[in-house]
Amino acid sequence: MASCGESKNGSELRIFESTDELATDLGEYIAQLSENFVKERGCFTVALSGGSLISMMGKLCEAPYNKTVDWTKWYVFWADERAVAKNHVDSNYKLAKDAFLSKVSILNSHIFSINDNATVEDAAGEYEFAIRQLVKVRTIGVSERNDCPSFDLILLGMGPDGHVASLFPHHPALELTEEWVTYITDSPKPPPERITFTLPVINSASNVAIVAAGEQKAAAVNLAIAGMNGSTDASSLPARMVQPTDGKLVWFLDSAAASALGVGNDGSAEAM
Ligand SMILES: O=C1O[C@H](COP(=O)(O)O)[C@@H](O)[C@H](O)[C@H]1O
Repeated sequence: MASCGESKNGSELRIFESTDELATDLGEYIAQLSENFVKERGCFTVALSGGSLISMMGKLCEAPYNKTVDWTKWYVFWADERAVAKNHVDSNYKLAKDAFLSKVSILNSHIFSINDNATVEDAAGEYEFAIRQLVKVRTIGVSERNDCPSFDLILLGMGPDGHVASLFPHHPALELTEEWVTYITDSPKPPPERITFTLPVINSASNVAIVAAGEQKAAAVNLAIAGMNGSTDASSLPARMVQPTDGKLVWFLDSAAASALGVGNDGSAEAM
């Protein structure tokens, strides 16, 4: 790891020389959380995103994790999905299925993909209903503060505009406080129709990881971690609004994505 430390707002920063090193540490981080939660709660609830994150989870399909992780205890969800068929190249489900889920032995009945055969409004409602049933029986934990689901781990990517899941800059969906899942029909990044966790759900997770690689993410990473240059409009950068209430946030960055963060004499990022 090139450097590791803590940001001013308490999140952990892990910065790597290469995406391969990042992927190795991300695999170990996820496997460790899985082991801890399976011991503690008997299962592990994890929400995936789409995009470049999925290819960086590839180490989990290799030794030792393919054998040591208790995949039968995993329950898999999506932090966001695009409203396309499950076999469409833009589907976050397809991405995860092809690169990850088809290579490990997670039970089909534990994979909570989002209905691709309904309107986005109905699919969002159905998905939230399914999550509510699992919260009732405590397969998914619950936040003591607000009754929101508390996923063991939510894995997020971040776009160059600072969007996370399908929560885009200045979008009204960022303001929702009651809904767990919502839909949008005007995504600035295609496809326009999407289903997404809301911020209260993301911020109620026990662990959130934001994974960002590449120089095109550097400016947004810096604004999210180091500050907004005096601007108080957090909605201009949704990643900055990811602040788990009782959980832990870890940023996984390659050196290109971290390149706009100042680096101190001791090699640590100045934002830490
Ligand atoms: O559209 C989306 O983009 C983000 C970021 O993707 P990346 O390829 O730039 O890493 C992703 O996290 C989200 O799930 C997806 O729907």
